[in-house]
Amino acid sequence: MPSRMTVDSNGEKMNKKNAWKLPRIGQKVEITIESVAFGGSGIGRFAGLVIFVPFTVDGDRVEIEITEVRQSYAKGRMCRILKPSPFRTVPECSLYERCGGCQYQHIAYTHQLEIKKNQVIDAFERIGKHPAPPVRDVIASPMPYAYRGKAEFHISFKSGRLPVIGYKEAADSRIVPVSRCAIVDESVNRSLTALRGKLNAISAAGRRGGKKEERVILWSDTGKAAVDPGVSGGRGGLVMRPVKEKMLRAPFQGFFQANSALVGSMVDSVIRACALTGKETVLDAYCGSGLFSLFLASSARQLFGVDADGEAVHCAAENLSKEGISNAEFFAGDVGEILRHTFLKTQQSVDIVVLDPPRIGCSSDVLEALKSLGPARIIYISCNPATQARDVRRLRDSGYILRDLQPIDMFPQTKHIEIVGLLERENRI
Ligand SMILES: C[S@@+](CC[C@H](N)C(=O)[O-])C[C@H]1O[C@@H](n2cnc3c(N)ncnc32)[C@H](O)[C@@H]1O
Repeated sequence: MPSRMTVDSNGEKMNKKNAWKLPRIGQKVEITIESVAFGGSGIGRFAGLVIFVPFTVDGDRVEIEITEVRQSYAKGRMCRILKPSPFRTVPECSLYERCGGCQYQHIAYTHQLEIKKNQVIDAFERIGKHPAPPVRDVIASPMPYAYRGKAEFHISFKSGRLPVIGYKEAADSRIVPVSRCAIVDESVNRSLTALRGKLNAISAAGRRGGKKEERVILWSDTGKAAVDPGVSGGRGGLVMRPVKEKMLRAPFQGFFQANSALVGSMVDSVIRACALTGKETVLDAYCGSGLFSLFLASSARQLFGVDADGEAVHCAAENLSKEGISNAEFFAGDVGEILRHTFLKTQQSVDIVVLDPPRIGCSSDVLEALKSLGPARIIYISCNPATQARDVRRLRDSGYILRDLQPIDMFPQTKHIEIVGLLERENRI
């Protein structure tokens, strides 16, 4: 008796008996993209298996080649678009799909925002186990291109050749030569041209010794670099960054929020979530150069800041004292250790914690210490919804309610998304 034929969600004809059969590497198949996963790849299905395909978007009908097969999913490379999604647009950059910097230039900007909102909802439902998480619409970047105030380029030196300056390729770790980047401020592109000229001149004169590969940070000149440490950006240099009519100093090699056009809105979201009345003690954990501290301290009774980067902490203290703020104290060190050895040991009470950890999120000891500290509110800022959802789940288990998630599109054209989350301690309600 012939086995029954069936049709999968994409209209693929498949033999029920063989439906479990995994596709082969190198096999070409046609699929329809249903959504875009966090990380940037489009998701389609073939024979019931989820397939991730970079540089596609929901609504695309594409021919793909299978590049990797696992038990529960496969990966593919797009060969051709059979029917384009209505959400497709023309990328601005000629290096798009080759350069590893951007993943969404082929997607209309308003749809990028919808995709990112859905990714935050998905992360909090799946990883955070939060039914119907309170996710707001994404705050758009006023500039979908030319928004980055800082970029890090790679330089490779090979004897007898001109140096190559660019970003890493999407597919491997080779450097794609970049002459102009569409997402950085134009002044960064001008600095890139100047840097290339400088390096070519050094190379023509016969560069001796030195590393084969280097990284260089270029900042936009909106804030005018106070000290330019030169091509390699030696430690000790400072950069000045304007935010909401104030000027902050930050270490040249250190962290500063990348989207110059949106950083003010991000600070406003944090101010709103803190809702300070002037009576609170605030802890700005992972404070960097004191961006949030600067705008919160004057509305708080007292503010403490903690960061592992000693140079950033030094900048934070200077940024606040320059504004005449005297109710702030900063600590250089690991957040978990300082919470345990300084705050919990001395029974220093804290009403509000602003938590802005790196992409990996908070360690268990930080979450444990927060449970003991018991602030009434935690404002958790993150550029990674997966680790944020994981940590928020633990905070909810410790008695916090997730009140609000405000995504902010600090990184248009890329897979990244920033989120300001607000949690309140349950017994306050
Ligand atoms: C995402 S940045 C946030 C900086 C700051 N809130 C801002 O908006 O400019 C994360 C910061 O965490 C700091 N950091 C990373 N790991 C740390 C740790 N274990 N303890 C303290 N600070 C840490 C980094 O130095 C960096 O300044």
